Amino acid sequence: MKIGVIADDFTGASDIALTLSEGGMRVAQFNGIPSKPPPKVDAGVVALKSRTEPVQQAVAQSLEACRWLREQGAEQVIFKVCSTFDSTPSGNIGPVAEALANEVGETRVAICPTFPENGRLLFQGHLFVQGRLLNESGMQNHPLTPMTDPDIRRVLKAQTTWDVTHIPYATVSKGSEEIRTVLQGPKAMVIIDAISDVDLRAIAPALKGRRLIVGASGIALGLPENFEQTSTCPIFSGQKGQGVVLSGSCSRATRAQIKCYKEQAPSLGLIVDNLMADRYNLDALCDWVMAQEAPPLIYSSADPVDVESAQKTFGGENVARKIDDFFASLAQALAQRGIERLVVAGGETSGAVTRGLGLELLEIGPRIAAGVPAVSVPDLNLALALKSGNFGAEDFFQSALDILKGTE
Ligand SMILES: Nc1ncnc2c1ncn2[C@@H]1O[C@H](COP(=O)(O)OP(=O)(O)O)[C@@H](O)[C@H]1O
Ligand SMILES: O=C(O)[C@@H](O)C(=O)COP(=O)(O)O
Repeated sequence: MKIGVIADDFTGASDIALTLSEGGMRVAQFNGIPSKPPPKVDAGVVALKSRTEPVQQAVAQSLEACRWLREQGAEQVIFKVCSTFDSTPSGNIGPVAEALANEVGETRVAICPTFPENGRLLFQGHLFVQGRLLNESGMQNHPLTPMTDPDIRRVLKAQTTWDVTHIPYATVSKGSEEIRTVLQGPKAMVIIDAISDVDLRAIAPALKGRRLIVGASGIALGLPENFEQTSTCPIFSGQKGQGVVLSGSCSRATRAQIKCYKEQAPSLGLIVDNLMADRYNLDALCDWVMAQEAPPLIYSSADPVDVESAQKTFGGENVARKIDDFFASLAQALAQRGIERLVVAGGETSGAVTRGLGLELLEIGPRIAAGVPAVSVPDLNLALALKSGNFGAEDFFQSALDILKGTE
């Protein structure tokens, strides 16, 4: 293993796994540290659910993952964070980055939370999402990690005891050598502007030999070229059986995808009051899913006003935990009934679902949309799409279900 990635959520893990795989690396995604010896890969991505966990837990899990990846031979560690820098003022990005830097002996940590193909750009230290500042992009309403400040230098400074410095676009545009020189300074977290894939490809050679990098999947774009690669052969087996879409994401893009998919397939919107009171019967829901011809959609996704009202009534963490646990149990029950194609919208939701299914290893398949690969599970008739809330076009659910069928 050459590159070891610690991803702070599950959709983020498959996002960067796709980038590395498309860069020519053989990649495996692990849900936590696997109990069995890993396959031989160029890059291993450990998916955690550490974005929203208490800081100490996030740090401990990330360190454990880092040690395991280095034991597998990883020469470079990437801490994969969200391209919208999802975090709370107390962390977890700053504290985890510090702990990982101390672990691997890195004193100047390059940080680049961008993904230009999905419209996430960093300019003058400010994060833009699809042409809007981060705090006007919808992310200010996120149920767990509302992002209300677009200045990533300020956001990070609130989370770390280290100095935070910045490599502006004016330097990045001078190319790799200039970036490499600036990266040679004193101990600091160094936020790097990037507004296009060209910038990311210029940054990548300057990161050669660095032990720790923090970034969204864009940062991985040019990294495979810093290493010799052994294989370009993707490992994915499609499935043609019954499909279902589960969505706990309340993001703008997901809500548009739900609206679109509801016009063509059966759907069931879960009511939070009923969820909180355990009024749904899993067996009955599974019967309903398995009886549908077109893969049905089950969602808790709601708009910001309804999310706020549910959080006020039940408490934000309680409601999220209840919904995540519900999707985990539902996915488990559906897998027992033989579901073969599973599309999940939302990072936390995907984490809960893969945990519920007890999946340790995912094989990375073809791209469904920017940042979302099809994934399969060795020895199981199950193909999945784990979609970040904000990714994908309006017809994403149907495209995903089609691509999960595989090619033959
Ligand atoms: N109706 C709802 N009210 C409040 N919270 C919700 C509702 N539906 C889902 N959630 C919670 O919102 C969070 C959405 O996060 P996530 O799944 O990561 O989506 P995204 O990828 O869009 O951020 C989950 O923890 C989920 O349990
Ligand atoms: O970098 C990204 O935007 C994604 O890879 C990611 O981490 C998304 O997180 P969710 O929106 O919570 O799925």
